Amino acid sequence: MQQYLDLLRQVRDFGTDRGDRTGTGTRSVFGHQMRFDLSAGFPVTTTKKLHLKSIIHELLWFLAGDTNIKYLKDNGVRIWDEWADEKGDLGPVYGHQWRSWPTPDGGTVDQIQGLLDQIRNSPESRRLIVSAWNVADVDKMALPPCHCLFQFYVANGKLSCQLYQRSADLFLGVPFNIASYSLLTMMMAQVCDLEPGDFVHTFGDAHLYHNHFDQVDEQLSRTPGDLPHMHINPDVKDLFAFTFEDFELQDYVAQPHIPAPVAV
Ligand SMILES: Nc1nc(=O)c2c([nH]1)NC[C@@H]1CN(c3ccc(C(=O)N[C@@H](CCC(=O)O)C(=O)O)cc3)CN21
Ligand SMILES: O=c1ccn([C@H]2C[C@H](O)[C@@H](COP(=O)(O)O)O2)c(=O)[nH]1
Repeated sequence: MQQYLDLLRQVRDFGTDRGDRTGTGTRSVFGHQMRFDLSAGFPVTTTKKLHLKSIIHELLWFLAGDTNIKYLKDNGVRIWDEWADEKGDLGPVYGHQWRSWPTPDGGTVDQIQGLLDQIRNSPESRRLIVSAWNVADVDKMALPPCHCLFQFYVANGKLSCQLYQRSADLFLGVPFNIASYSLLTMMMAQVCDLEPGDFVHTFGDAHLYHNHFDQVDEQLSRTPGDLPHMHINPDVKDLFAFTFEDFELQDYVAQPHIPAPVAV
């Protein structure tokens, strides 16, 4: 995770201060890329304990096409609470666009099923793309997608994934995003009989909120340890059949959690 720590340091030391929608204030850079070799261990921060349970449940919730926070709440995950309406709805966010992107004729497109079919039948395709950025729906969403487009690539029996993230809360959101897309790549690889390759993380506005600076200083003062290993139940061959119990993060030795306020 040295790439991640280097990015925190770079933005802290050389970023530009800007106002932002939430009124908190940020320091940012525009445009950056990181690459994680998924065979080198599972990319989670060892300099701050991550709540992997929230990350796994959120990913399963996206894949189920769900956009109401009830499932998350039932599983003790609170990360979307601030954005939901009184019924728990978030509007047509990630799950909706991934699994049932609306078409002009009243139908829907299941982009994830389409992606699985393409990876299996046409692995050299350069069109292995999922987009959550539905221009016609953006104004109906509680929050327009931050991780808005991703593409897969198959070579030498390995599956790689690149994400374009338009807006990135480096201290709170990004460790979640790295772990989530790394896990998605591993799950996709398993059900397509491929090995996991790289997760490439490309950023637009990569920012540190001004009220996260002390936490960043604390994290950067710590020495990183070895990456843990993600064990996935090898019997699952259907992407939509994974459950929380199918994942086990082994040998995760992390320094204590560092709490930080989320900008709403
Ligand atoms: N400002 C902001 N940052 C984000 O990262 C973010 C949003 N807004 N809005 C929508 C989603 C929700 N996501 C979130 C929201 C909160 C945490 C958070 O508070 N994380 C805590 C622990 C929370 C837990 O798992 O219980 C952390 O310390 O990582 C993380 C991601 C990512 N997104
Ligand atoms: O997965 C996510 C979701 C959200 N974020 C962050 C990035 C920004 O700090 C806010 C979104 O605010 P906008 O004004 O819509 O850009 O949420 C993230 O890092 N990762």
